[in-house]
Amino acid sequence: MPDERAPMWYIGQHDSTRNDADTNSVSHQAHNAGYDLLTIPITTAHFHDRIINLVEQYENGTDSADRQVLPLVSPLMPVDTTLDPQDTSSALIATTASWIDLGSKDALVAHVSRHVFNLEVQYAAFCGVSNILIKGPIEGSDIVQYSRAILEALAMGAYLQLHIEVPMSGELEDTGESEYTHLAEFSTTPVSDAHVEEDAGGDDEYISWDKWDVVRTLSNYHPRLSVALELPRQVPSLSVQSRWFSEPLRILTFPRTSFLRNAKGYPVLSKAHQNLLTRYMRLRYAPWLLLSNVDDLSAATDASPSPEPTPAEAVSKARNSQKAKDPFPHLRYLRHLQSAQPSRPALERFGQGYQDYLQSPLQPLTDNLESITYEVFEKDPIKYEWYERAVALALQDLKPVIGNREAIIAVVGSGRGPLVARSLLASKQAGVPVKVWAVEKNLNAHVLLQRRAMRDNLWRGNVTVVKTDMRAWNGPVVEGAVRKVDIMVSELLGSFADNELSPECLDGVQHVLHPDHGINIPQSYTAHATPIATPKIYGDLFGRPGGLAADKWEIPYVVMLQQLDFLSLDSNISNAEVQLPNVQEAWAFSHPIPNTILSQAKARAGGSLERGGAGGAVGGDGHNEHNSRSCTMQFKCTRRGMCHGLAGYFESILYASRNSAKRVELSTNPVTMADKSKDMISWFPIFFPIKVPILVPDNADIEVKMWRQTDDRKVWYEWIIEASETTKGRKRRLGMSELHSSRKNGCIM
Ligand SMILES: C[S@@+](CC[C@H](N)C(=O)[O-])C[C@H]1O[C@@H](n2cnc3c(N)ncnc32)[C@H](O)[C@@H]1O
Repeated sequence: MPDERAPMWYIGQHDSTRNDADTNSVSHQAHNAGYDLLTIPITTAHFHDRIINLVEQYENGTDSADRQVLPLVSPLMPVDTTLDPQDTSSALIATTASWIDLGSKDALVAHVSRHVFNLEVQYAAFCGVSNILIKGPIEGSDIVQYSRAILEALAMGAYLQLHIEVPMSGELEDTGESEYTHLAEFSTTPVSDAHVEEDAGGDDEYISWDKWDVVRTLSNYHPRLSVALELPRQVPSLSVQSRWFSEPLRILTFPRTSFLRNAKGYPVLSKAHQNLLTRYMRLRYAPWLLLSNVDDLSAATDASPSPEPTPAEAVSKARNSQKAKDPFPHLRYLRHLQSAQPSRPALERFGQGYQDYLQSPLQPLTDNLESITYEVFEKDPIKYEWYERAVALALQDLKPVIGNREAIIAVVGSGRGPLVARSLLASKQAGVPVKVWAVEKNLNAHVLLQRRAMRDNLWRGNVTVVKTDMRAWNGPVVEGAVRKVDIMVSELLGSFADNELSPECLDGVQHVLHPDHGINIPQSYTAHATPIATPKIYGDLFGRPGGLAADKWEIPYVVMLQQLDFLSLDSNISNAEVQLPNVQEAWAFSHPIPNTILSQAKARAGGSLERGGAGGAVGGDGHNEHNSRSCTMQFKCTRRGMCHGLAGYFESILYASRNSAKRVELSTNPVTMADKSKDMISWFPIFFPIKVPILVPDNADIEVKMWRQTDDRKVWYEWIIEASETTKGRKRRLGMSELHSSRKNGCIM
């Protein structure tokens, strides 16, 4: 398990009155104060005044007949900007004018705003600035017009990263416009008409997200577009926090109002703010923190104090001594929180760097895994421990059945042997002697198994290594006779339970299991799914070659899901502090399977007329058709959101005792994992994407249909998602994905 490194927090300073400051000297002050980042306006107050004059003159001096010709905004002059290519560094975030309205429904305001904005973005790009902070759409603005302007700005520089500043809910606290006349004041389009549509939800906490959703969707989930989220004084509900967590957060801004005062008068954040910060700062790319309009930077100037203060200066100094001790209490407080962060959960530490990174699922049946891959599995602090417990429990249950003889255990698919070792330890724990057969088809792992059987004291004389595909194994030979296995241990599970073909492999080796009392560990496993919003992963897939026509949409990916929002929540948990998703079971497998099923499968193999000759439903002779599955799952979504696909998990009963209530289980399902196998790290979830996201409104239903298909040569999945709403008993379909299929990328049997 990698050691946890101290979290890196980049903290910046934003001052909306910093109009004409010299970039070099404020950068110096910010650095001295201990900030990592600093905002700088692209244009000056002079530029603002020039534009306002232009609009005023146009308004006053233009007849309505001449209004077809809009005023021209002339290029920037040296007095219009303090930005210089020589002063730009990666620590600078340039801010665009806060007094424009890119989505104004008034032709004049929209025209001038767009010109101002374009001049600013182009000049910043020219200077080599890479981060630009842009105020989100103001109240009453046309979001589509606004989004168009953003889309165009993204094309103005190949390295520009645009951060749209939006409130978590409600309106922005720091509009930054108090110093300036806002262009919206010149609008002749009544705001009441203009904003009916966007504000229809009243105090709906999702209105701000709705606007961002349009901006992000119209810019095609652009990788250089992200959110600068302003934290409010009152942290909104957990659902809203989760929604923003799933979006491309790059900056968190803290206006003065987001802080409280503690008993000593120092600024602090509420517990809810602190929890939110801890959660957000664990993102793979932790957002930058921007302290907005707090703590005056000028206090950081290293001006030497006058040698002998006048009496007045001395009084004033004493009064300010508290403040003088710490001119940057907000910054210090955030640094304190940084150093006091709790350590991350085991899975997060283990998966550090892999969050939301799409991987193709392993195919251990067709491919031979490398030693390093086994080594990674073997780091799991829970899985092997649980297997040992399960084997010990099964041995205890078998004691009365097998009497004094040694129990026969087969570890099928034994890899480098960790489950062999755990079976031997379980034997000691249960006080039941065992002989173990280690069956492995990977010729390279076989070398290590043999070596260990010779050298390891625990193994020597107790373990027989067999190199074969388990489906071709005749069973253990003891004193020249083939015997049946009492306990068959395997770990052939994938992120979606059966996706590494455990059912097919275990069917193929069931003939060696004792027909009366033989135990499989695991005894059963189930696949689970839930619909999710994951703009980050969707954007990643969208940006890959092939557009919407490519096979990339037809693959279930193994991924350590992090930046997601569950669209359907478990309604049984009504705790404002905890939210669990509504994860449903898709299907189940259990072992051993009834012999009648195996006999019929055997009879169908070959497809002769007398053996059921019509073949399988989707190809082949149908001998694996008993391992097909299908399901329909219903999900209630109280809060609207964009569905990008399904998150998949698994649960497994390794062993449930016949003689007691004891059972040993594994789970990656977020609802049950903490109870069943907390801190297990071997499996990341699986993600089933959909090509075109579906907007799911409030109180809508999502129906998911899934299939596990097989043509006897391979196994693949199909999935379809449909959103609907029911009013007055009538169901109305709102959107449906394509039928997605991984047939081309199926798992070879
Ligand atoms: C997920 S790994 C588990 C390895 C080991 N038991 C552990 O828990 O670390 C699955 C192992 O099963 C082996 N395997 C998969 N299908 C097999 C088959 N049909 N016959 C024999 N071995 C198989 C793979 O080569 C691989 O070593």
